[in-house]
Amino acid sequence: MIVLKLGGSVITHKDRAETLDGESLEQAADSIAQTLGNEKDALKGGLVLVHGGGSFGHHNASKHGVSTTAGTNDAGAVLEIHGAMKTLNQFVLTRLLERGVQAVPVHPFSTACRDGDGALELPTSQVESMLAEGFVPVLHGDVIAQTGRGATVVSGDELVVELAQALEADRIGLCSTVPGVLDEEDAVIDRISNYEAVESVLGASETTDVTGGMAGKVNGLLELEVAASIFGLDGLASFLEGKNPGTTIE
Ligand SMILES: Nc1ncnc2c1ncn2[C@@H]1O[C@H](COP(=O)(O)OP(=O)(O)OP(=O)(O)O)[C@@H](O)[C@H]1O
Ligand SMILES: C=C(C)CCOP(=O)(O)O
Repeated sequence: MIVLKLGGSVITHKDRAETLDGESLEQAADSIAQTLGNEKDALKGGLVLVHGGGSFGHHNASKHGVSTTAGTNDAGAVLEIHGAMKTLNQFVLTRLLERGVQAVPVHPFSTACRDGDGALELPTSQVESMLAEGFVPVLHGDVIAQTGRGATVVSGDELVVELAQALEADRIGLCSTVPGVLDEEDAVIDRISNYEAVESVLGASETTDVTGGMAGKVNGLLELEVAASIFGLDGLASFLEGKNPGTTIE
């Protein structure tokens, strides 16, 4: 079973509020549909998709001062952020369904929450049932209720880690706008096994980001027992075929 994230920097123009990158989303949907069609073994046990917020989630969250740690008790703000994420999610679902992928939505706002310490609680039994019925669940970064803070942002990266652990994923991939984690010379780092070794090269995202960017990604993936790959859109087909493009976090 594969957990795959389509980064918001891939499927949106992250520097332009609520602007879809339709061409990149179509390329990603093509790669997913072709793999599901041709190499069912590669996806034995199913595929769970997560997408990021890009310029839909991050711009709206930033506008309301909401992040993974800063919350809001304003339902209007929650609805704007969650609504933008549902809009982006519908674009993703539509592109997949057009290609025969049995994609269905799972909105974290209605299923997940954080406790008073910020720990994520994400039920996965509904995702398991969807997989068993042949669906492709599509989750996404969102806002979720947090004890004592109203609602805070949950990153798609956090969802990937939680899903991979709960569902015992065989493979984990994060498709981003970069070909992998880059070193000082902008060369792709082949493998990362500890955070300190690369901390100095992990910068912020180039555009509005409220969830930690590449540093947060690498930090979260290092918690996993199964290796994860970070790669660019051109590496997506290769990853789905079973290869390890980009950077391996292990
Ligand atoms: N060492 C690094 N290697 C590669 N990218 C880096 C590095 N340091 C910082 N970055 C930035 O991280 C960005 C990718 O992280 P980001 O969280 O924006 O991706 P994403 O997951 O696609 O987006 P979203 O969070 O919207 O889903 C790159 O666009 C780059 O600007
Ligand atoms: C900003 C929001 C609402 C989603 C963040 O998810 P991410 O882009 O995967 O970090």
